[in-house]
Amino acid sequence: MSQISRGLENVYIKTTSLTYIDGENGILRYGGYDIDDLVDHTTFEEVVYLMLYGDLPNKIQLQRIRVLLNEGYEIPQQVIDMIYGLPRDSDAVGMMETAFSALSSIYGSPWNKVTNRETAIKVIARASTVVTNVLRAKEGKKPRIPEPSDSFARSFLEASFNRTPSTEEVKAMDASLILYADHEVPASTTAALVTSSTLSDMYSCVVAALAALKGPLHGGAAEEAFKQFLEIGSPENTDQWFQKKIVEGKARLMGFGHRVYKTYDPRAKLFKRFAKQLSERNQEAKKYFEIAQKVEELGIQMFSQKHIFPNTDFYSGVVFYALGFPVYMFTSLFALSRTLGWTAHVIEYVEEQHRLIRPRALYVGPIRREVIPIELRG
Ligand SMILES: CC(=O)SCCNC(=O)CCNC(=O)[C@H](O)C(C)(C)COP(=O)(O)OP(=O)(O)OC[C@H]1O[C@@H](n2cnc3c(N)ncnc32)[C@H](O)[C@@H]1OP(=O)(O)O
Ligand SMILES: O=C([O-])CC(=O)C(=O)O
Repeated sequence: MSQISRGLENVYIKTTSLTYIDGENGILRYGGYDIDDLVDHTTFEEVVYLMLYGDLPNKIQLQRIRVLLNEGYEIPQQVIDMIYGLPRDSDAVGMMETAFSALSSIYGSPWNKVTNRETAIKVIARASTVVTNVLRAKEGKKPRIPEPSDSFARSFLEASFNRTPSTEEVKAMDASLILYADHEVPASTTAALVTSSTLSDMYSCVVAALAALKGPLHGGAAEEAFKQFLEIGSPENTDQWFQKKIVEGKARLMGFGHRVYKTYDPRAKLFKRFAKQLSERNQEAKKYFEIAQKVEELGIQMFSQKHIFPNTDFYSGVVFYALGFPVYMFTSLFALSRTLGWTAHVIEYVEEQHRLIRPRALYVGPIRREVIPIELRG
């Protein structure tokens, strides 16, 4: 009898030099570098280089990445028109899917070892323009293309909000871009890999990944986690909410639990640090940070014996909210950063390990039946 692994748990689909996770000890490394070290001492652009070229860049290599990102922000007017042509209350990730499908029609090209990495950098730059304009379209603002600067995070914030962000805001945005950049082969990256295995183009891989990311069990959880804090409304309501909703109602605590981490997600600690810092200057964010801390405490009391702890989506929403993003944008912000991981993994797969991904399903239906003419069926 063939073995089935429900949810493909513990099935290895590829080897990787990109990301290492130790789920028992809560360790995450990109290319051997601890996530804390990268957040404290590098920028997103350096991590782009690390993931695509295998090590941190020197100054000249970093400058080249900046130039490529800065040159990549332009997207065709037809794609901008498509984003702004959708109803304003459309789902933000759905709008991204539409834009990336259009980009795949325009730019989708065959894989090529010489150009794959530069294509990935363009995909990342274009993702910034797409996400900025999804936000702006939904907010009823005019289109805007991120402007070249020495920081991808700053260009993105400036274009999104039409204002100069503070150094602290740029640092928090940059950190969140690094924290969400990759996580080995979660559902979205697996969807991208399946797509790449047919030798479909890189933009189509992003469309597949976006479709898988937006569900509430994966990238959609940051929005769902924050909606819990909104529903609680005030720190003193937390105990009652938790008792009614989670203990008695047996609802899943969103932003808790993980297929691989059986301890505290290392990214959640870092997001918590930025959430605390940013919320010190923002009363509303401070309220939600306090609520989140209380929910975390109760969640750990209730679930830690089952090895269920806060995941990366638990505090990221407080950071995004404090930066000024509406809740409906949280998954798109995750997607912006994860475009790096998706493209890096599909390149690794297509260049080094390519084979069509085609699993089997074990048939358990009736063995063989004769077709009865319709007039004789009961
Ligand atoms: C960026 C990311 O994608 S991180 C994940 C974001 N998702 C969320 O935060 C949504 C909430 N979390 C979850 O639903 C889960 O923890 C998942 C889907 C992320 C991973 O879970 P899986 O490995 O598939 O575990 P599974 O869903 O089989 O649950 C195992 C047990 O833990 C329980 N459990 C898992 N997560 C939670 C949770 N957040 N709240 C309450 N119970 C939970 C399940 O009810 C189940 O209990 P049982 O054995 O008594 O039936
Ligand atoms: O690894 C996973 O299954 C989900 C996750 O944390 C991520 O994609 O960042």
